[in-house]
Amino acid sequence: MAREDGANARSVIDIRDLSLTFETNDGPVHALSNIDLNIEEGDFVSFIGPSGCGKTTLLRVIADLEKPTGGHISVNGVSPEEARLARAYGYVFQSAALYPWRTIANNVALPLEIMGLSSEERAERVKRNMELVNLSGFERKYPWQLSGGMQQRASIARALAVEPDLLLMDEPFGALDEIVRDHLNEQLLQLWAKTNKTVVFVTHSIPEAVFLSTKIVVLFPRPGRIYDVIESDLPRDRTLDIRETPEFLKIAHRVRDGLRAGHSYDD
Ligand SMILES: Nc1ncnc2c1ncn2[C@@H]1O[C@H](COP(=O)(O)OP(=O)(O)OP(=O)(O)O)[C@@H](O)[C@H]1O
Repeated sequence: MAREDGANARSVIDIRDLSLTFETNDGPVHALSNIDLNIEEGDFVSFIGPSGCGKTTLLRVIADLEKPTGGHISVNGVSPEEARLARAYGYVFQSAALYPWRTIANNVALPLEIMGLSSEERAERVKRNMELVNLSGFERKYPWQLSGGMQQRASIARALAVEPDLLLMDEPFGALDEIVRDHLNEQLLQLWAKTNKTVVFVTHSIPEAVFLSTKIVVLFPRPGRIYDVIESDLPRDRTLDIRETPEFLKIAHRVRDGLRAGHSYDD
């Protein structure tokens, strides 16, 4: 696809007719069916949809944490397994999952130790990525000494420390209160603008999806499939005020319509 600057964006994730069926004791669960999706370099893509529509499963397929049972997927032009082995992505979970006996700096450094980087390089990357998430000065604290929002920023720094071009985030702010979430959303957008990463983000929140994304993928359950893909025409450079504009509300309305269509009130 052509970009505003005339350059051709590189496809980072290419998914065609992908399906995934879990075999369970109660019979097959069709978690994903007929998924077609292209994510380009620098995109910020959100997956939104009712519980059980396959958002997490799709993210886990991209990360090679689940294998599809049909169709095709490539990440950076190679299989998800090759991309994982090349450390192509950082993964952020809903809970910060920091080790309580390690300081924040040592939590951020953990993947770098596993990669076998020298202590100088580890220290340099920890410093740089803690700065990026505005946590400088908290290097020697332990996770329990930080607020939930700060812990989540530390887990983002840990994901960024391996220097991936792709960030996969599974409801990273879902457990936080709304004011903290708003603040982290703004910080995440600034970080995205600064680093030009490609981000794939799972959320249940319509305002969060619309505020953050260049592309919003609305999913439907049973079987999990794509109902709508919304290309956002909001400017990339946004502040929270944009949520009051008619353009924002129009996109939010379209997302809500999609969610209503896929919702079962028996759940
Ligand atoms: N390992 C598994 N074995 C069997 N079924 C699974 C497994 N993982 C997920 N599922 C099922 O696949 C479907 C999609 O699950 P998934 O967690 O991807 O949905 P989701 O949209 O992320 O839901 P939520 O918003 O509640 O996190 C659900 O029906 C779920 O029960």
